[in-house]
Amino acid sequence: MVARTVDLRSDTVTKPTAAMRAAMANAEVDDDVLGYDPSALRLETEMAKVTGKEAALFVPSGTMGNLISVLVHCNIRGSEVILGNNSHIHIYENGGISTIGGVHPRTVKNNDDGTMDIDLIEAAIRDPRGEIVYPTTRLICLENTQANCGGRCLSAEYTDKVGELAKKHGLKLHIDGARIFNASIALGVPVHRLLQAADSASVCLSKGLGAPVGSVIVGSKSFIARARILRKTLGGGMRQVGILCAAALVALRENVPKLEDDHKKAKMLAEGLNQIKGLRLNAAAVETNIIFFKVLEGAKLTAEKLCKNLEQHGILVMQESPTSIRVVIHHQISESDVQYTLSCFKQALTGVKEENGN
Ligand SMILES: Cc1ncc(COP(=O)(O)O)c(C=O)c1O
Ligand SMILES: C[C@@H](O)[C@H](N)C(=O)O
Repeated sequence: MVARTVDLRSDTVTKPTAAMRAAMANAEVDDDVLGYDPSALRLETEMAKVTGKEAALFVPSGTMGNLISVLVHCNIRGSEVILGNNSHIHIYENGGISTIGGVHPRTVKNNDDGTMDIDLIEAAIRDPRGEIVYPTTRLICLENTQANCGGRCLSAEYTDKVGELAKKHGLKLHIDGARIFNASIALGVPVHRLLQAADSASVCLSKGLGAPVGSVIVGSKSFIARARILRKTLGGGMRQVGILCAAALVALRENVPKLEDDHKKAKMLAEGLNQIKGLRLNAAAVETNIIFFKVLEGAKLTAEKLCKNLEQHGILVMQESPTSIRVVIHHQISESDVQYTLSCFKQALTGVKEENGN
């Protein structure tokens, strides 16, 4: 039995706070499928306001939020969506847009900073004159922050340029904004400005915001009306969902201000890891709460053995490849946890036990 656990697997691992549990216990609820749950309506109104969109819809997960959004925009089978080769929709959502929606993915390489080159996006747009052989491009998807590139932030200016390109070609723009609040805090730019060019966005409540469950999709009233129907089709219509929305309202109020500290702790951890022989990372590229690093050949332990060693000391991380590991900071990780984590890494890789690794 380990004396202490520091869970760095993801920002999806947070437990509801006492305030969230109290809000859940006292939530005003009604039937949300019938459109009457007051807590869901309150959350959706708040999220529409924060994101600068006409309407919002609570959904059970970010994966369902992205799936519904893509399928509303690409409501004709054989549509094509342009998205990053390292995007969550493309890698971690079971190919749902294809298997369920009949939508064809056309990937463009994600750069290290999370962007896709605008000229490569434009080159990926199908020429309508080739319709006898080509799928029809209907949507471009961005991800902000871009998780698999290390939680990198997309600027409003870049997003605007992609939005202009979409409009030029009669396409829609969806933003997977699972961590859009992290981008907003890191850039010092309001969420609504980062989403201004988007026709829709999916915003996770259950990541850095620390709510136990759920996401919200935002867009025009007509988009959300169609999304609501598709949510029901997919089995995502829930009844007294206000119990979950009440926790999310607490998360919005209490945890957005904590994101800046998450980023500072991530930077602190990254700079500490960068000093440890056998590890390599670009600490300067750590903009938010996600850190990827390499375990170098010749290190005392392989990535797999390092993860196992850390787990024996209560440090939980995510092995991303045979030679790389990801750690994610969230509001339930303290500075003391960061120092303890660094001491465990040092001991595992150098044999030196740090005294201050309390
Ligand atoms: C960038 C991104 N988008 C979407 C999702 C999907 O969210 P969920 O796990 O709630 O389905 C995740 C991870 O959870 C994510 O990291
Ligand atoms: C792995 C992925 O699905 C999840 N969104 C995470 O970042 O932990």
